[in-house]
Amino acid sequence: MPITGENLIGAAARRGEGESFRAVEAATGNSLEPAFASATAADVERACALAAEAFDTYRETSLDDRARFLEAVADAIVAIGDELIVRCMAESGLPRARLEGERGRTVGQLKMFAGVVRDGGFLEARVDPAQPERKPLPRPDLRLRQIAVGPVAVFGASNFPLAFSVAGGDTASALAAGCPVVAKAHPAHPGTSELVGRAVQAAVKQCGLPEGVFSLLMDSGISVGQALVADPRIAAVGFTGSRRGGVALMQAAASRPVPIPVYAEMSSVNPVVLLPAALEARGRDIGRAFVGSLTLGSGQFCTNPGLILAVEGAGLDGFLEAASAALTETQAATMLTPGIHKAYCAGVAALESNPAVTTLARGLAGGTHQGQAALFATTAEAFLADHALAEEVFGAASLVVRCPDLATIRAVLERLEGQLTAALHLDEADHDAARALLPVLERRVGRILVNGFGTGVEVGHAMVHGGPYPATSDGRTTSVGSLAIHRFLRPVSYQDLPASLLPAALRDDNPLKLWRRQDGKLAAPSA
Ligand SMILES: NC(=O)C1=CN([C@@H]2O[C@H](COP(=O)(O)OP(=O)(O)OC[C@H]3O[C@@H](n4cnc5c(N)ncnc54)[C@H](OP(=O)(O)O)[C@@H]3O)[C@@H](O)[C@H]2O)C=CC1
Ligand SMILES: O=C(O)CCC(=O)C(=O)O
Repeated sequence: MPITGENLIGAAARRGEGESFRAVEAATGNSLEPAFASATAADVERACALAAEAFDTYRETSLDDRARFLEAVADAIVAIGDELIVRCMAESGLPRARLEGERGRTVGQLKMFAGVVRDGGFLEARVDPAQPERKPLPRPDLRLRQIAVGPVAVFGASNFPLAFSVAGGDTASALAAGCPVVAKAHPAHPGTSELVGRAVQAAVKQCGLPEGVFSLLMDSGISVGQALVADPRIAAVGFTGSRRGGVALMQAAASRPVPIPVYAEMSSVNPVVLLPAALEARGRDIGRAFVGSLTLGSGQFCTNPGLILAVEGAGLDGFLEAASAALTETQAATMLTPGIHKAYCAGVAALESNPAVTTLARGLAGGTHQGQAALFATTAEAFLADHALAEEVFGAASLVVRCPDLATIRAVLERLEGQLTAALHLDEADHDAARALLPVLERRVGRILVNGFGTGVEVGHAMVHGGPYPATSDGRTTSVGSLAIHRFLRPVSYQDLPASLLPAALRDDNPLKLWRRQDGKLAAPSA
């Protein structure tokens, strides 16, 4: 499939008339063919108009048709073949095995949402039948279902060019909910974005859906994204990226005449707590495993373990020795963009020059665009006194905070901002200490895990990839897993509607065979 550099607006492919830009080969910094042209205000207008036009038809597609569409998107992505992987490797600098795995995750995610749609449980159908004889007042007939919120703007993330990008989790969950999507390609991987966008476009056509169900807009700057969020037809936003970008979009969305929700997944340092018995028993093993997680994907995961908390002692010394030894042998790895590499180097330099911070180890030095891993240590006292030490350094850098006792670990956790994940390393003898920390962790994070690290998010029904601000803009949701669909739904009640006007999900004969809450009790569909 040739990459043309065009915007995909409904069924059309149109060359933008905005600023021209090229993808950059991550490993070399060289420009790649072809030239892309940024979308104009008229392109944004057209994509949003088509999305609004498609909305009422698309949101009422049968559950089976919508599920088949999601499966068709998945199949079309697979059908691109190796060209997708090769282009994505060049643009992102990520290795083949990682991207093949990520493609599998993207396709699996679309298929999971197809299953969620077929199941129909997300409609949360409720029926409170009328009670005309009720005293002192009769009860009306009340029925409730969830409907799609409207067209959704999706911002592809730089660090997961497939699973969190054009047809990633935000797009899959929005389409599953019944929302058309207008995606803004990340300029770090425009070619990958176009290939995936064309696959989605082809699936829309193959399934006979209105063309406005999906559009993809290119831009090397922020004007297209700003215009999208401001467009009155856009009803919600999905974003993964920097805190600065996410907060800017939250502000843009809040200052509209009609404000809309922004579901932004932003920064997180993902504290890892090493409890004493576990450290003593296997501190060295944990140290080696930690370096594996820290340096995965050159550390460019929002779930990267950026902060280690432990009580000082022989166990922590063993952990640090093993971690430092492993880190020293770690190859530098290409980072996603020159900008991300520069930000990483600046973050590492700030830690190196902080008098309260010790550099424990550096990985092997690499080329111009490669990130060199780094491990630092500080004291709890210094950490608590300097807010900057709690900030994310995006890349393979982590800070160990030496604590005098468990109470100090708890105090440090209390001071942290909202996080995506927290990990506890524990043995049986640590259970009381862990129990004491759980209430703090529940308040601070979206996912608590034991004897592991947060990198590698499972796409499932019980996953929360979210957390209190600033990990995300709205800690009540998740951007991974089937619960993500709820970001793009809202409840509607139908009071005393004649049977012939009721949506199928709420009719007495329950033609969709849904589990429904009937007068407050969950009821199975009759056979
Ligand atoms: N926590 C996480 O998961 C991640 C964090 N990051 C952090 O983000 C930094 C930069 O990486 P990057 O991926 O470029 O993330 P950004 O947040 O800068 O960009 C993400 C997307 O949002 C757009 N955008 C950014 N700011 C605005 C704005 N004010 N208005 C409208 N659109 C906007 C960008 O457009 P454009 O690029 O065209 O300007 C891009 O499409 C990294 O160094 C890292 O610190 C990055 C990836 C994931
Ligand atoms: O760890 C993962 O699998 C996903 C991480 C993530 O969401 C991100 O880095 O943006």
